[in-house]
Amino acid sequence: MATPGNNQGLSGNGRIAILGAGSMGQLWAGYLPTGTVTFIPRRKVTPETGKPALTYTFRRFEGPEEVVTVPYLLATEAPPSLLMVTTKAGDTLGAIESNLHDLSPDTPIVLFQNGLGCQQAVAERWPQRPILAASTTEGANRPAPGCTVHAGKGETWVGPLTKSATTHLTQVVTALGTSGLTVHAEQDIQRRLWDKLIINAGINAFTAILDCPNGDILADPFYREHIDELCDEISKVMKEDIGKALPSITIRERIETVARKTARNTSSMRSDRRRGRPTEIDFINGYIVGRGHALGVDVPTNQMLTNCIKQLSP
Ligand SMILES: NC(=O)C1=CN([C@@H]2O[C@H](COP(=O)(O)OP(=O)(O)OC[C@H]3O[C@@H](n4cnc5c(N)ncnc54)[C@H](OP(=O)(O)O)[C@@H]3O)[C@@H](O)[C@H]2O)C=CC1
Ligand SMILES: CC(C)(CO)C(=O)C(=O)O
Repeated sequence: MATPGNNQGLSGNGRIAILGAGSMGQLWAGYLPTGTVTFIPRRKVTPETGKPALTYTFRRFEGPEEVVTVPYLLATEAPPSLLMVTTKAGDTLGAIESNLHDLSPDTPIVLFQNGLGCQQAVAERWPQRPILAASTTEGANRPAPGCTVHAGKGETWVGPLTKSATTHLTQVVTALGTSGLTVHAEQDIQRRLWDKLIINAGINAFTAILDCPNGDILADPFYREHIDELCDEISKVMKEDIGKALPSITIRERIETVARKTARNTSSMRSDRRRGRPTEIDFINGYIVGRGHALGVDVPTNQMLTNCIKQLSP
């Protein structure tokens, strides 16, 4: 059971607001100390209108299942000291835009999206604000309405995207660490996001196209036909994009290690496709296509996977 407390490291009231009350948002809210966290609802909530809190059953990675109640941030309340953004990549810019007027200009904003592209868009849109990105290997899902499961134990790295974010890094890591989850400061967050992008670029689209769990792609002829070219494209774009590259053989090894470790998992893209929800393809293989075109690298395999997913999903 989370203990009541305050995030002393943060300025102001020490409260953390989470924008995006989905799997990731509910995972963090379930672990952060009671009384320090609120959800930002899609529509404004006042004491007179709307539901004051979100209640769900939370299954921790270890330990008992518990019922968690997280209040919504009321329109009448003081703004939070830290904003965690756990929307899908495609919703992120719009979601922040709608909520920024209430936020002090020096409140740190931490982006939790997979893939790349949306983090840069947010940092470019608000370059003066302290914007940070998180790359996490924690896994959460919602197998039934009102039930959130911490399905995979991982680690989280947080690093600055804008100049002013640098001075907030330690306090943000400390505040997120009050959850009991493992959180590290990462100066080179771009590289860390690329490392995760590689995994998602090599697994997600294949699982969504083949409609199979992660491990099943490895023996599939479609995967085996395209994986080497895909890794070669990723290696070249990575080199041009951040000046550091992994050999394509290492990229393939990393992809296959994660596919084996998460063999029975349904990837987020397969899950989005099955539920008829927009996928994050534009921020995964689609991001590599965009950077490839901008940097003069041929990316036909990433383009083919992106096109396939766009044909299959809305
Ligand atoms: N789940 C996981 O294990 C992991 C997720 N991630 C990344 O984290 C991000 C979130 O993933 P996940 O939690 O699974 O996704 P979910 O779809 O479960 O959650 C996203 C939430 O954001 C809400 N939302 C969207 N737009 C707004 C808005 N304008 N205002 C308020 N809320 C809004 C959605 O509401 P509604 O449902 O009403 O649309 C939904 O509750 C993704 O980028 C994902 O790649 C990274 C690592 C692991
Ligand atoms: C690592 C992987 C592929 C695990 O399922 C993932 O991050 C996702 O599904 O988006």
